[in-house]
Amino acid sequence: MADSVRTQGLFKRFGQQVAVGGVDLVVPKGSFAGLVGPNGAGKTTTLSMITGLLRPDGGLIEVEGVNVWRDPVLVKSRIGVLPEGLRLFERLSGRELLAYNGQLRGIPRDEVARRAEELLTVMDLLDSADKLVVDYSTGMRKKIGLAAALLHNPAVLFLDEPFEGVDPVSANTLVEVLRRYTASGSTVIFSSHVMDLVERLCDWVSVMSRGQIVAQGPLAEVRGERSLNQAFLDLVGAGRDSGEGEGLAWLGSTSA
Ligand SMILES: Nc1ncnc2c1ncn2[C@@H]1O[C@H](COP(=O)(O)OP(=O)(O)OP(=O)(O)O)[C@@H](O)[C@H]1O
Repeated sequence: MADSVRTQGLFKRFGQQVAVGGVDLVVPKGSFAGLVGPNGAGKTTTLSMITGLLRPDGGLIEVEGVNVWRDPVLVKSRIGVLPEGLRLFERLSGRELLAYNGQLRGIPRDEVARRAEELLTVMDLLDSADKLVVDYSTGMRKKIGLAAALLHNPAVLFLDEPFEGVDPVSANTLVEVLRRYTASGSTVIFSSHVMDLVERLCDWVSVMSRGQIVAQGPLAEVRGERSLNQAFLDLVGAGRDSGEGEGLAWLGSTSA
């Protein structure tokens, strides 16, 4: 199977802090891939570099066989991104936001209107389509952000914490849309802290810790006989304070 995303020796530092220290990330085409790791592991930094938002200090990135930093415009035409801390044009309605995105992508107006209507329906946003995005709830924002990222039918979709703050019903809708999308051969890569969700959805997992990939492959291989949560703890838990050791003796005490 060809790779949809491949990085080699990807490197980024912020001052003295090495955020991504030589990452070889591989995601085969058609995967529903999860990028997991503890806070500060380097997931967002990695995704930002792969999607052309942050210039790497070193290393190679290929998306669908195209070098991201040599041909960023071509790559951006083939990818969809739902970034962390999603910033949207707040003073547009959901429908206007999709129309605007469609025009930016050079899709004919009629086609944009048709796709927007279908996406709004599937995302259960039709009733709120003419409401300003500023008045959307967190879950609605994620859904309209995902609709905007899907509008141009990208080959690869990158999602940074897509389920954070999303209620179970909306999460289910997102999952159904993403499942349909990967079933047609497109690739999804998403970062998450929710191991159950990654275990349920993903067929491929990359585990990051301290700026490195510490495990990567088909879900069944990375997990082995354990739950993904246990595998995660085994892989990244070493050397971390479990919270059961020294310190915090005062916490919960009623005597002081
Ligand atoms: N703009 C920045 N300036 C300075 N340091 C940064 C910057 N962005 C990230 N870092 C540092 O790089 C490291 C990796 O951060 P990153 O946001 O990529 O981690 P993450 O795995 O996405 O974490 P989380 O799960 O908490 O979102 C952290 O130590 C962070 O403090």
